Amino acid sequence: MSLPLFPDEAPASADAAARAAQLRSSLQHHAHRYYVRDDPEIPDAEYDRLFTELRALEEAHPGLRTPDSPTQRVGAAPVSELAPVRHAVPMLSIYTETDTSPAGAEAFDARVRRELGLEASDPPVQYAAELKFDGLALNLRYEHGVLVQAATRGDGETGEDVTANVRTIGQIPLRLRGAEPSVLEVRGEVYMRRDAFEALNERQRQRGEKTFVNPRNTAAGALRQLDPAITAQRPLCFFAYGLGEVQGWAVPDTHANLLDALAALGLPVCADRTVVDGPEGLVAFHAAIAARRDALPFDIDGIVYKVNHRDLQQQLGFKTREPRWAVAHKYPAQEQATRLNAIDIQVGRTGKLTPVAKLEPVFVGGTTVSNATLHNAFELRRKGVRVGDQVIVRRAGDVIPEVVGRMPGARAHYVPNFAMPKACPVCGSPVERDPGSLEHRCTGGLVCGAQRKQALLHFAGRRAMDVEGLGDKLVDQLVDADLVRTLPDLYRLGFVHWAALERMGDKSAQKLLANLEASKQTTLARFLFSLGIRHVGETTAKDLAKHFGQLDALMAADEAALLQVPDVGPVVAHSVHSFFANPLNREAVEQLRAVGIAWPEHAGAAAASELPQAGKTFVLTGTLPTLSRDEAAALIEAAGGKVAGSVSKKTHYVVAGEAAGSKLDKARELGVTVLDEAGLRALLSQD
Ligand SMILES: NC(=O)c1ccc[n+]([C@@H]2O[C@H](COP(=O)([O-])OP(=O)(O)OC[C@H]3O[C@@H](n4cnc5c(N)ncnc54)[C@H](O)[C@@H]3O)[C@@H](O)[C@H]2O)c1
Ligand SMILES: [Zn+2]
Repeated sequence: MSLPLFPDEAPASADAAARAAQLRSSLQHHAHRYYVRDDPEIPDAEYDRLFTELRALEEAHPGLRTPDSPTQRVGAAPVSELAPVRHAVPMLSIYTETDTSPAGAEAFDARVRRELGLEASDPPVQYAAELKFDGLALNLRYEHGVLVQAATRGDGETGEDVTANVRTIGQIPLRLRGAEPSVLEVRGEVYMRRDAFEALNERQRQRGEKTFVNPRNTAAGALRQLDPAITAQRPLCFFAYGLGEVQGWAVPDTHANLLDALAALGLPVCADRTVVDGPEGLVAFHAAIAARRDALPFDIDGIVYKVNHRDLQQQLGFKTREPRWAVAHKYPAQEQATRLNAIDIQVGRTGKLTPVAKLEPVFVGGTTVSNATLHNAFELRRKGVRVGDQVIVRRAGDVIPEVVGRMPGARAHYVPNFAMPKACPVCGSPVERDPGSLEHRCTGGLVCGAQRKQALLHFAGRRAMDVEGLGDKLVDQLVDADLVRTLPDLYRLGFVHWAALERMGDKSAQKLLANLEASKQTTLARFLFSLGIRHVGETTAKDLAKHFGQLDALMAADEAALLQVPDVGPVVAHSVHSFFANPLNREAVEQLRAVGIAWPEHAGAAAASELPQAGKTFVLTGTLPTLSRDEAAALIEAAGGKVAGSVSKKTHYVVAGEAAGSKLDKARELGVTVLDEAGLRALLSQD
């Protein structure tokens, strides 16, 4: 242990020394994960708690302070393959005000006034306030107006050369507008907008690939790539907020004027900023931005207050790690750690099953969160999250809170991996997953309470049963009041029920009843479409109706029989089959028929499979003596056969007439039976 710096200071207890050492080593580990690997293991709020504890410990016992303490240093020395850049003017951090209440601004003002030696009677100090963007610091070096180098902050003394990557960021000018100072270093923050981040993660999710934790680390990772082509694929943005080395340029007298000047040079500067006199204005700005924080298109973690006048800034000067004239006044963190108590399944309007984390309530992003999405079973597994774990919850903007990972540390006991249920927790129908899809869904479309509103709206739609006047508002009321549980219930409601609904007069109730009555006369295709069977759109419904002709025949079909329908592939066949295999769905269909829904039925093309030439393929070539090509084709089709355009191994017969060409040669080559017109007639007259 080092000797106390101040002889009259009480020596720190062994406990305090051990704790300080522990905090230092833990903070060093996490700083490396965060600054060097862009892959933190713990939320910032957790890091800040450890940091604040160490800072307080060192303030109480200055003897515990070591030069390599994280409280004395900025960031971390880069160890990447990017070339090192020595900063002409060090890139510092900002002191974070521990008091997150509005009083934080007053504490800063009091400190500034004290350090400037101001009396209570002196006028208020002027401050510039701006957003604290949650990205990473960047130094842009312009020489004679041209961007010559871009560097990260690194440990403040030495950063990394990211010039090639920065050139791909459209917002950063390669040449300044209207000025060519010999050296102008502009400092600012590189960040990723929230919508771009969400879109990137959604793409990763669709592909079943690892998702990114937050925009800040994604931006940092993207900027520090060795291959600028990768950076170019990540939409990065930039806001300027300060200066590094300057030669040959008159630095404006206030911070606010500096920002205006940077904007005039063509650099992006955030419009949300203000200049105020005294701490009250800072408090008001902090509150006004807090109210808009969720609506901003990018993450911020607080507000930065800066003494506005440059001469006062110079008078205040710097500490080891930060200027004395600026402070960060933070907002509640957007990521927090908490315990995962259970995993529930939520069934959405479209039948999608989403695992939802039931959390020990935690204050994050400004509200108390006790539920957060885990997206899907695959993502859950990849994140390695299990019940009982300490997990990291993120809530930023209007995006629903999500679990982004688990905290480091081993589990005390074995906990099994979460498994998706086999039956829907709402209706008990089987749960399925389409091949190639990452989503589990409930197959009980018609009978699933969670999907009821969606199913009703679809059923009543213009292209389905076409029940005029049955829209969103009515469906909400019907389902919320539990008047309609299944589709047939819709036809069982009487005048009194309809007339009692909100915004329904007697007249409209009568009209709706008449519309329901009229909807009963329909076609099989419309009826099939209205059932909302997954993957059965209007066209497929028509194909199915045409092929089977009768609903009973369709309901009895197995997947092989369904595959016979033109344009029906395995996914549709499977979906139709499992829909009708569900007894609850069959029951609903029976009841719909029982309330009087009807359509004309016919024998259906499927009946053709009983015909003698079913499954046989014919190719016609040349001119037949008496039959035209169409007549011959009609005869073949009437017998259940199919006419194809070209000869292949799958062709059963080639019917050849006068002047038959290459098709006949091909038939001989493949050994396909060749018939003349007489042979065809003889074949078709058999049965
Ligand atoms: N999760 C982890 O494991 C972990 C590890 C290390 C650090 N961290 C986080 O990183 C931060 C550490 O502090 P720090 O010193 O690196 O940065 P900081 O965020 O506390 O403050 C300094 C930085 O603020 C930025 N900034 C944004 N807007 C600004 C503006 N308008 N004016 C001036 N500067 C502005 C600059 O990049 C500057 O470098 C904390 O939030 C901490 O939680 C997290
Ligand atoms: Zn269900």
